Amino acid sequence: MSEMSIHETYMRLALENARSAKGQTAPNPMVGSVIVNEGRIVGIGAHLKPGEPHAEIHALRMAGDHAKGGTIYVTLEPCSHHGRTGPCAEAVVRAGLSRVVIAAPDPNPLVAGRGVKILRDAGIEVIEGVLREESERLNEVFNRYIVSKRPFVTVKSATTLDGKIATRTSSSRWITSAEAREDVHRLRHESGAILVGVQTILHDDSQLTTRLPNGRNPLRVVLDSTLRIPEDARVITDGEAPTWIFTGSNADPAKRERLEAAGVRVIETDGERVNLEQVLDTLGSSEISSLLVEGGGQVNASFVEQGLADKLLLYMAPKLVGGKDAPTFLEGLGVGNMDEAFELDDLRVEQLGPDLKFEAYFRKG
Ligand SMILES: Nc1c(/N=C/[C@@H](O)[C@H](O)[C@H](O)COP(=O)(O)O)[nH]c(=O)[nH]c1=O
Repeated sequence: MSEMSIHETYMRLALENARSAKGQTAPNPMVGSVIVNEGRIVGIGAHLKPGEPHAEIHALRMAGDHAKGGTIYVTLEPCSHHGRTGPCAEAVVRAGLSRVVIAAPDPNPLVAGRGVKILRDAGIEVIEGVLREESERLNEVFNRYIVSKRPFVTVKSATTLDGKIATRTSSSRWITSAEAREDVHRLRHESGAILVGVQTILHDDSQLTTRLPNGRNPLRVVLDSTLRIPEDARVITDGEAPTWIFTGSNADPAKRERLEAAGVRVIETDGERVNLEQVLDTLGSSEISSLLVEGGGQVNASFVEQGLADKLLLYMAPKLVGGKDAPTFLEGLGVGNMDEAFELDDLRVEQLGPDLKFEAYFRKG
C-alpha cells in the first residue's frame, strides 16, 4: 500500500467522523480527526457543537500520552486563533505529534495558512491536500458562509417528470415517495432555516418541521410582502419552532402587531416586495449558515433569477400530470434566449425508491 493511500485511508475515517455531526456544528464547519501511532489508531475526534472542543482536541484527549511521536489526520487546517476554544495548532505542538496530515486549508481568509505555519515552525512535518475535494464539499455551507456572512442557499423542489409541483387543480399530495420525503426531512434537520412563500402556506398550511426521531427543527421563514398569512396557520400557532415573516412596506400595521403578539418575528425589508438580499443578510447576521428554500415556483424563481441560489435539489417522481396551467417549480419571467439559461455544474443523480434526486450547483458570475 502506498504512503498516500495509507493517508487517504485514515483521512476517510476522519471525514466520516466529521460527517457524523452534520447539522449540529453550524455555523462552524464539520471537522474530524484521527491520531495514529506505530500503525495503531490511538485517538478519534469530531467537532460536535459550536463552543465545544474542536475535533483535534477530542482526539488528543482520547490519545493522551500515545499521541507523542504520532501522526494526526484532520479534515480542516488546525485553527490558529483564539475563538471560543484555544488554538488547536498549539495543542498539537504541545502534544508532541511528529506529523500532521490535513485535507483542506481553512477557507477563512483571516487565518488560512497560519495553523500550518505554527506547525512547521515547531519542526512538525505537514502534508496538505489529502482528500481536499471531499472535505471542501462536506463544508460547502461553511466555506460560503465564512466569506459572505450569508447563508448557503439550497433550492429544493419535488416535481413530476414533467416538472410540475401540483396538478392544474392544485392537488400535490404526494408527488414523491415516503423515502424521498424522508430525505427532505434529513435535509431540514441539517438546515439552519427553511423558507417558503406565503402562497405555499395558503395552499398547504405547511408545518416546515423535521419529522424525524431526534429531528432538529430549523428556523421557519415566510416571505409575505403584504401579510396575507392566515393567523391560524400552523407555522404561527403550533409552537414547534420559531417563525420569522419578512414583509414589505405596505404591510398592515395592525396585522403585524397581532402576529408579533402571537410570537412571530416580523421583519420589514425595503420596498413593496420582500428584498431577498436583506433576508439573507438578516439570516447571516443571526448566524444562520444554511437556508433551505422550499419555495413554490415564484419564490424559487426569485432566488434563481437574482443569482442568490447556490445549489439545486430536485426530487422527480416517475409521474406525469400535464396541463399548461399546472404550476412548475420555476415560475417568474424566465429567460428569453436559451443561451441565457441558468447553467448548473457538478450534476449528481441518485435513485431514492421510485424517485430521482438531482443535485447540482448554480454557476455563478
Ligand atoms: N408535495 C410534495 C412536497 N411539497 C412541498 C411543499 O409544497 C409543502 O408545503 C411542504 O413540504 C409541506 O411542509 P410540511 O407541512 O412540513 O410537510 N414536497 C416533497 O418533497 N414531496 C411532495 O410530494
